[in-house]
Amino acid sequence: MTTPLIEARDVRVTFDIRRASDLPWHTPPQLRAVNGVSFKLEQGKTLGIVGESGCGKSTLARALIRMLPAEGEVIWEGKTDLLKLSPRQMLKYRSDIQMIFQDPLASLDPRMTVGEIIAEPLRTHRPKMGRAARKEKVREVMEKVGLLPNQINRYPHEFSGGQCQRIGIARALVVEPKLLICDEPVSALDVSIQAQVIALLEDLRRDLGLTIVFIAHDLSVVRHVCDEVMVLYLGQMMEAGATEKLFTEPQHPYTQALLSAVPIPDPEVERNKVLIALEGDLPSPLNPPSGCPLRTRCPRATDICATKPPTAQIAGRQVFCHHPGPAPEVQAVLAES
Ligand SMILES: Nc1ncnc2c1ncn2[C@@H]1O[C@H](COP(=O)(O)OP(=O)(O)OP(=O)(O)O)[C@@H](O)[C@H]1O
Repeated sequence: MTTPLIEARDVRVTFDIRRASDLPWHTPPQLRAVNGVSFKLEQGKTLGIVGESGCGKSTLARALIRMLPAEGEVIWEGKTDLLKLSPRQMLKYRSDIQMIFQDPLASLDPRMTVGEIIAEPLRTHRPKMGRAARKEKVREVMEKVGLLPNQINRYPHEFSGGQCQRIGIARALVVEPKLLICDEPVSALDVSIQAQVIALLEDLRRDLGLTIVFIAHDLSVVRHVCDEVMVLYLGQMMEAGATEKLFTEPQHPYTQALLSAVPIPDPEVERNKVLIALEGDLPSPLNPPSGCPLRTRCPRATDICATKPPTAQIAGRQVFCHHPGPAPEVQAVLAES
């Protein structure tokens, strides 16, 4: 088996929730935003991370690149645990892992020109690179992402949302990373522009052999783009596996509920589809349910779900459920879509 480019082992991120009214000696309540997530990702593959808002997708992504303190292990190229490195040692790996964000305009410094923005990572990670070489590299990467070289001296506000995301992608690619983490890269864009940016990411993956972690709300985009998918709920993994298998034969009730809510382009199929509804609201992550986090909303919950965290595995798939199994009504619809 090939060594994964990145492997997360039991990654946990906890936030102390301090209120202004708390006295200094009070222990603040803790919010477990990511609670024991593990995965392996091979070079050249794309992993999708999906789940409702607040399930910990962005926090997990930020933990992988040490933008947030985390526990557990993040093993890079089978050798180095990124979570154990000092900030100085981590600098060496920073250019290997780059990130692009949801709101392209907000993530670009409005006072800098496009050329300066894209060149900035080179100043940090390739300090010995000369001015001319830097400019050449910036032009090259602009061309790769579909920006015109004569736009190099313009400012972010002069660009559309889609073009700003291209600038963000160029800034990430200029240091030739091995892993690109895309945090909802197209959610803020118009649908027609979304397709262009997705197509660009796919071209780049193919041409540059990039490995991608792709965080998204939109399950149709994930199905289209990702080789593997991981479904999170309240900071925990519910189900993970190869995309097509997971989409057509979901085994976890939470995955089935998420997939049953995806609109289907064929109006006839959409009208007749069965929606699997989860009961009640999302519990507070400050006080998650015991045992399985889904059990308060799950149609299959039994006594064991309240006492024991599920660890079940089904051939080739991770399904964290005490009662995994197909939902024929969802599968029938997915097979038709
Ligand atoms: N800096 C922080 N301090 C305290 N709590 C935080 C912080 N950042 C995130 N959280 C909490 O951690 C949990 C996970 O948040 P996160 O942003 O990772 O979710 P998400 O799945 O990416 O959501 P979205 O899809 O809305 O971006 C949420 O309950 C959120 O309120």
